[in-house]
Parts: sequence; C-alpha cells; structure tokens
Amino acid sequence: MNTMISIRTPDDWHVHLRDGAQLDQTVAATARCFERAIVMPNLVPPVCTVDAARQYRNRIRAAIPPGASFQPLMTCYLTDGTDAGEVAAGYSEGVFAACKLYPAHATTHADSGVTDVRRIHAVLATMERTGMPLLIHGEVTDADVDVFDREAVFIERVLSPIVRDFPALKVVLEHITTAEAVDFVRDSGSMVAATITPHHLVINRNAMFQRGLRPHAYCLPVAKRERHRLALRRAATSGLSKFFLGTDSAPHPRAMKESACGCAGIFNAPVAIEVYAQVFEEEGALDLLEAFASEYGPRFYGLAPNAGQISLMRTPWQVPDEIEVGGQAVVPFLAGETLTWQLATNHGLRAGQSGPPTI
Ligand SMILES: NC(=O)N[C@@H](CC(=O)O)C(=O)O
Ligand SMILES: [Zn+2]
Ligand SMILES: [Zn+2]
Repeated sequence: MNTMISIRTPDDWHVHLRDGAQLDQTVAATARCFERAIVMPNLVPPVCTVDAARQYRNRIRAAIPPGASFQPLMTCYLTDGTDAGEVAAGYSEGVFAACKLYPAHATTHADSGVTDVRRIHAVLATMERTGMPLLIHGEVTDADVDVFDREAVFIERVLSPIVRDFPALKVVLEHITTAEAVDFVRDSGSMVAATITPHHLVINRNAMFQRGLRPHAYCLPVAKRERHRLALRRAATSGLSKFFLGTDSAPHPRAMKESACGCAGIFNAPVAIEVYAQVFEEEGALDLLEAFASEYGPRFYGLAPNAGQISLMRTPWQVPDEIEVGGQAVVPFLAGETLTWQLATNHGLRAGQSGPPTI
C-alpha cells in the first residue's frame, strides 16, 4: 500500500472563484494544489467582455497567496447578444481561454444565458475556426422535463446538433452526471471531452435525502442514481483522455444553502484532490490519477502539462465543519468526515503553507 503519491501538478478545468471578499479564500483553496484553473464567468453581472475578464483576472491575481504559483484561465459568458468579434479578440489577446454556454436559467447566475443556440451560431463558427473551446452546462430548462433527465435530454436535443453542425469545434461537456453523458462523450470524435467533479464520483441522489433534506449535497446538474455514479467512476478511471478533472467547486454561504430555496453548488476545493485520490485508489487506478488530473486537460486545451509536482500522504485528517469565505461560513464537501489522503507538498508553495487546507 502506498504511503505517498507524487503526481505532476494538476489543474482544475472548472471552478467558481466568485469575487470580492471571497477571492482570498477561494483562490487560496484552489491554488494550494492546482497550478491553473478555468475560471467560470457566472458573476453578477456575468463576465461577457474582454475588458471585464481582464479586470476579473487582475482581482484574482491580486488574491494569490504570497509564494504560490497560480494561473487563472478566463472564460467568456455567452449570451444571446455575444459578439463573435469580441470573442475572437479576447482569445487572440490571450484573455479568454474558452467560452461558456449556460442555457438561460439552467443554474446559478445563468439568467443571462443563451435562450436558443441558433442565436450564437456565428460565435460558434468563429470559435470552431480559431480552435477556441466551448464549455457547456448541459441541461435543458424546460419545465416539463424531469430535473433528473435534463442532462440526457440536453445531449439529445442540443449537444448532438452542436457537434453535428460544428464538427471541428472543441467542446467540453462540464460536470457530467449520467451514463448517457459518458457514452456520448466516449463515442464522439476527439473534439468532445468532459470534466468530472469529485462530488459526482462520491455521492448519488440519496445523499440529498439522508434522514432529512441535505442542502449541502445539492448542486446542478443534480446527482443521479447509483448506476450513473458508477458509470462516472468507470469513465474517470478508464484512462481515456476525454475525461479529465474539473471540480466545479462552487461556494455559497451556509445561510444561502440552508434556506427554503437553497442555492445549487458544492464547495469542494479544500478537499478536491484528496477525494479524487481516494476514488482512484478505491477503483484500483491510482496509477491513472496523474493522467486524469494533470495530463488530459492540458492536452485537450493544447497546453503543456505543468512541470512541478505535488505529493499526497496517507495521513487521515478530518474535514472542517465549516470554512470562512469572505467573512461568511461555508460548509465544504464532506464536512466533518475523515479523508485518507492529505496534501503534503506543493512545490509551488513556500514552506509553512503546505499541510491540511486550513484556509
Ligand atoms: N454547479 C452548481 O450547482 N452551481 C454553480 C453553477 C454551475 O456550475 O452550474 C454555481 O455557480 O454555484
Ligand atoms: Zn454548471
Ligand atoms: Zn460550475
């Protein structure tokens, strides 16, 4: 049994760092082990212009802990009115790494999202031509489609036509939650990939209803049946380069989660790499963790993998019950539970900054 694993420094290909007073903690929690991160643009108001992305990137950079090395990769929030020229300029200037498609009202702060993909065809054509990836929250929003079917129906009604109409467009189906998504991504060409979160590898939908209503297990897309979780675990640990790490760490203040209309989102940055390691070990695939966490993502985005390394020790530790983020309590994923692996060293951090994530 390994007592330590060292892997090339990983990246997080899907994270919500939020803004303002929250940045100090969210950036620290991600930068403690990830070298780069694809930063979601669903702020209020959303990040829709090159200028807004540049300013947001500056705020994130200002929040990087001293001595840490971290590179935020910015995304453009697509709306019905997105201008193809703005997107192309942001990409060529090295500000936008990708565009994000939220179907209007599909998730947290998706109110300005796209109402009909036909409205952004010119943008997608430009992205296809320039090699810019399209990142997708893949759920339909029709009231007559069951919440648990919204990803599968999206694949059928929206994603399949996008992939057919734009065969050379790089597409990442984000935070996949179903066997249908696994099958679709696996059976599509090399331009289609998916990110998988730690929480969807660990919980199924029962987690939301364990002896009561559990708002901290609620996120979108919502966790599905056990057979879907098992399909995700097989995909993540398959060694297929189409499936790579994206945490979807999405903090909401405790009071906003524990509410009559609780927010969707799970804050997992403080435990993410440790949970992935645990899952890969349980699946007998620790040797594939590095590829999933540190190689397949950069390969898909056309970037070099990181040069540094991180190490995890087999030193059980207890996840804090809550963590303060921007002056408000946030309950992290697996709060109060004991994890097997502990981050030991991050060669991007100065001595004294490693160890358990007491951010
Ligand atoms: N995943 C979530 O449940 N919430 C995310 C939005 C998203 O990624 O869909 C958030 O910003 O809170
Ligand atoms: Zn989403
Ligand atoms: Zn997200």
